[in-house]
Amino acid sequence: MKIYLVGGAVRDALLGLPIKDRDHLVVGASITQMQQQGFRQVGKSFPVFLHPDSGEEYALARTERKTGYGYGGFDFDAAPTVTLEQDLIRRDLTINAMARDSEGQLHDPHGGMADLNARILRHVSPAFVEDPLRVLRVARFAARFHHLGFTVAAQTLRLMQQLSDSGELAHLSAERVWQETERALAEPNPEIYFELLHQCGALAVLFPELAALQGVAQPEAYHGGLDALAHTLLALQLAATEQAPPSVRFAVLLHDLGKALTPKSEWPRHIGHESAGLKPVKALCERLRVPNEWRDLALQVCAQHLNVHRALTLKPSTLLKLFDRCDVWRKPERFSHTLDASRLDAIGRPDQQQAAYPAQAYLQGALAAANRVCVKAIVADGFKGPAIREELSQRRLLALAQFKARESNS
Ligand SMILES: Nc1ccn([C@@H]2O[C@H](COP(=O)(O)OP(=O)(O)OP(=O)(O)O)[C@@H](O)[C@H]2O)c(=O)n1
Repeated sequence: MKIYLVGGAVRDALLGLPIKDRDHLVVGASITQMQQQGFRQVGKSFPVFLHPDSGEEYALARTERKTGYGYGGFDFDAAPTVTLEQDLIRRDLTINAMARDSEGQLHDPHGGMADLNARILRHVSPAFVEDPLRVLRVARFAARFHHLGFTVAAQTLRLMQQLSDSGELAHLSAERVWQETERALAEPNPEIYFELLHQCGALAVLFPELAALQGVAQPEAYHGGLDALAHTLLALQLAATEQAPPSVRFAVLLHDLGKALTPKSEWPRHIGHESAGLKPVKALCERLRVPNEWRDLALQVCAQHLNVHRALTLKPSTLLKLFDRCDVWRKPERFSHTLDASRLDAIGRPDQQQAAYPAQAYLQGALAAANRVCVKAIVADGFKGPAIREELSQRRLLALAQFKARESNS
């Protein structure tokens, strides 16, 4: 038996990047031989083992044949006669289809090194189209490696288009789509993931709510001529540049979905798009089984981003209403994320990227003032039962009025 290091570990080492997982390929061994050597089998659909000491993954070399729809519809042959070349040719991208043997020799039958040097994401073979998940994987790798200069080969993009047109994407499970999307959101250029999905037609299939933002006009004065999709993706890019948490990036991505529902006759204005957006945000999150915490932040940003923008003009009672609706008392971190996402919306336009956003500090100050109201003091003053809550609101309101007066005088 011969063992090779394969996939991401080989690619990342060649790119000078830190290595996360080390995947190994075993050629010329049977399942029984692996078990006899103490490897523990974990793969359900094909033979993958864990090393008894290191816990690293060892997969038997295999060929694949498509037998049905989607990601799972495959037949595998993992016989000891399957060669290294046969295994590498079934892989997605040439830069992922290199192997290194135990003597340190690189095995690169598909030009992975040349593509790595030329910064090209290229499919290995026409069998690329047998796995629709690869549309998302390529877009995710493009989002990860964009800053290193990588682009997708024209022919690979055509295969991604072909897969999107074929209807195969509909067979991907929600978990798979979300898993790739969540990872893409954490990459340095998540906007590239969505741009590529849009270019190949996958956005309209998997994220129709987002694709519908394309061509939706917005007021020139606020958005510098960008349509709603371009504005959203610019704001997403800025979110990644300032290393906002992925949940904030996701909320930024969905904040304007309501704009796709404005009747064209009202363009470029989008009155009420915050409340109109709640339905598509919910639909998208439900369909992809987005974690509740992420969904709730996205809903809050969608509903409140305009209120946050105009914070300085809000009456103390409206400020209190905003805080109550956002449940800032119990969820301060979520509100702080809502402020970040709203600021990213405000600066996500060509000429505003360095602009100040006073609403954020103002709302943080207002919240700190309201938070100084102490429940213990209310109880000590003799309030009981529901009267405590009532008095709490009154005192918070007073604190906000005083805060607002101080701010207008300064
Ligand atoms: N749909 C897929 C999934 C995986 N692979 C192959 O399996 C390897 C390991 O997959 P995975 O661990 O998902 O990706 P990595 O390349 O290791 O990248 P990451 O850093 O994202 O883990 C990939 O390099 C690729 O050769 C593939 O061809 N097609």
